[in-house]
Amino acid sequence: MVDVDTPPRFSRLPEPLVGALRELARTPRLLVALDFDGTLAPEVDEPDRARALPEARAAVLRLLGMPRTRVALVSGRSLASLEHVSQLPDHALLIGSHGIEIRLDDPADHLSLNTAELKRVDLLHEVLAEVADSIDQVWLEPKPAGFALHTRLATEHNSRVAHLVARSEAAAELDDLTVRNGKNVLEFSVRSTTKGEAIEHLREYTRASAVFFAGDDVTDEDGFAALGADDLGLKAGEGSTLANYRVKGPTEIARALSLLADLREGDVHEQ
Ligand SMILES: O=P(O)(O)OC[C@H]1O[C@H](O[C@H]2O[C@H](CO)[C@@H](O)[C@H](O)[C@H]2O)[C@H](O)[C@@H](O)[C@@H]1O
Repeated sequence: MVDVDTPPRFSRLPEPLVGALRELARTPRLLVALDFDGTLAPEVDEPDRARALPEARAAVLRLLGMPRTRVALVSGRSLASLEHVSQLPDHALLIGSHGIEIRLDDPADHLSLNTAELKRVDLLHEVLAEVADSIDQVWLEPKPAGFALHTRLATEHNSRVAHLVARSEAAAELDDLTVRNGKNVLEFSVRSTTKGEAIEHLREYTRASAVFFAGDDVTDEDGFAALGADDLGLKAGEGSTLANYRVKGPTEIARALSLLADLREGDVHEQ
């Protein structure tokens, strides 16, 4: 930890992270890519009610206003849900459904599933709805290319049963499904795109010289795996990770983003 003379935003963040943020802020073209739930927004029981912490939101808005700096949210949520909970201006880049849905600067870019995929989504719905309907406090969140089976409010036993049954029933009816474990959620998709591919796409699109990516969940590991030597990966919370730095949770992520905004502001105004 840094010493008492350090300004408040620098304190309580690990010193190596502060150094890495300082270095990153000097990069010519910065891409700030952020997971939403569990990273910008603390977890809540109703996904629709999740919101970024005020300090995180303020930092994101500052970064969005800076030259040579782009901000992207890279989420497992559907794009519509991500737009609803994040409420960011149009020049924020949004990636939904773990990389399947993309909203860049051209609003004409839309996800279109082919007929075979649409049929698979329908069949998947039949299978998973039956599981959700039969187990207390288990519910389905629809997405364009699949579903999230939520078990947050279910008992541990019911949650385990729901995951097992949903996995096996879905596999019996549909081959080549993408199934992802998340926090109190099991996600099924008819497409296999990952957050890693999304970050690669964003890196190319923004011509970023370095990327900051923060995430908290298992699916964010694909994003961390896509980072290189000049990038910075920041994991929120516990669990094994490929990220090179870790903080406790959304409060510290917000603090790191505020610091990055301060440092970047200084750098872009110096030039
Ligand atoms: O990639 P993310 O932005 O982290 O999205 C992952 C999933 O987030 C949402 O579910 C999670 O957050 C909910 C609200 O805090 C919580 O109730 C749930 O238990 C978590 O799994 C969202 O509903 C999913 O669609 C996202 O894939």
